[in-house]
Amino acid sequence: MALTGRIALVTGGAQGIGRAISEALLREGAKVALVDSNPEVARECRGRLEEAFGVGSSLFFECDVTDWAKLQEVFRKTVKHFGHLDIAINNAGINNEKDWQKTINVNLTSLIKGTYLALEHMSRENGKDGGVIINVSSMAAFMHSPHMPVYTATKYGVLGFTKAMAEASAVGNFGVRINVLCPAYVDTPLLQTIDEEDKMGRYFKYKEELRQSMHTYGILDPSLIADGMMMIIKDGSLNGAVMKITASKGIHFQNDEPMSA
Ligand SMILES: NC(=O)C1=CN([C@@H]2O[C@H](COP(=O)(O)OP(=O)(O)OC[C@H]3O[C@@H](n4cnc5c(N)ncnc54)[C@H](O)[C@@H]3O)[C@@H](O)[C@H]2O)C=CC1
Ligand SMILES: CCCCCC(=O)/C=C/[C@H]1C=CC(=O)[C@@H]1CCCCCCC(=O)O
Repeated sequence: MALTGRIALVTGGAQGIGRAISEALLREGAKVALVDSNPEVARECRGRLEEAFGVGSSLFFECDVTDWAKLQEVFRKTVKHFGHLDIAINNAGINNEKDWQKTINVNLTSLIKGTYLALEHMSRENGKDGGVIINVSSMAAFMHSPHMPVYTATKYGVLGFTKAMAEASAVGNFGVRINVLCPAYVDTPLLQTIDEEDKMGRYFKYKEELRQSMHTYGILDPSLIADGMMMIIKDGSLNGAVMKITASKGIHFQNDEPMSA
């Protein structure tokens, strides 16, 4: 998919991985709707992006993805403003083992809603022109951590949901490629949560073990994750792909065992 004039929506787009992919998309000539719940972060990001890529290349929506009505409105306003939607990246995510139900609501429930909203505006089922969806899971879906069990559960859920939806899209001829991306540790403010007891809850006492895990496995630059996302967006053959990004192997794919008869 060439990107000039393509329209993308990125949740959690104002910081970290979401900001990295938003900038990469803008550099390639796409237009981006950034959805984020943090007004301060979004304000700083908006200033930088408009300075670099011009006013009008991006839209900013202050929206908590758990607010279903607001998220519906954001998708609707994006399509109304730009005319269509080609790319949706369900990236917003948190790590909060204390308020673990919020973690499920943000990382999994809202991602499911974001996927369905993207299909509403992209799927041939609805007379639209197709597109690509990227859902962000984690290597925690393959190498679970005893220090963040609910975060891990949400990322397992994202992996399974996305693989199933990709197959549904193929069977239903949605015309929408649906893929999942699983990074290892990435150098973003999310990693600071290991030092916050109000986020780690009962697992706060294990923060040194987590820090050791980061040292062992390495910490990736957000730009590498954006590179992986751009590969998925540009390779029209990818549907149901599970992209892993680690320090040891870089960008690579999970090779699924063939389904047993
Ligand atoms: N940083 C890491 O080591 C890894 C992160 N991931 C995943 O990548 C995704 C992005 O994470 P990072 O960029 O690292 O985090 P981050 O915390 O740096 O950025 C996340 C952005 O999402 C926004 N956000 C959070 N909750 C939101 C909500 N309810 N509604 C709207 N926006 C919301 C935040 O305001 C922030 O701008 C998450 O799904 C995370 O689980 C996956 C593997 C590793
Ligand atoms: C601290 C909160 C942010 C968590 C970000 C995240 O998704 C972390 C995932 C890690 C949790 C347990 C793990 O083991 C995950 C990292 C695994 C890295 C695996 C790298 C393997 C390799 O390099 O071959």
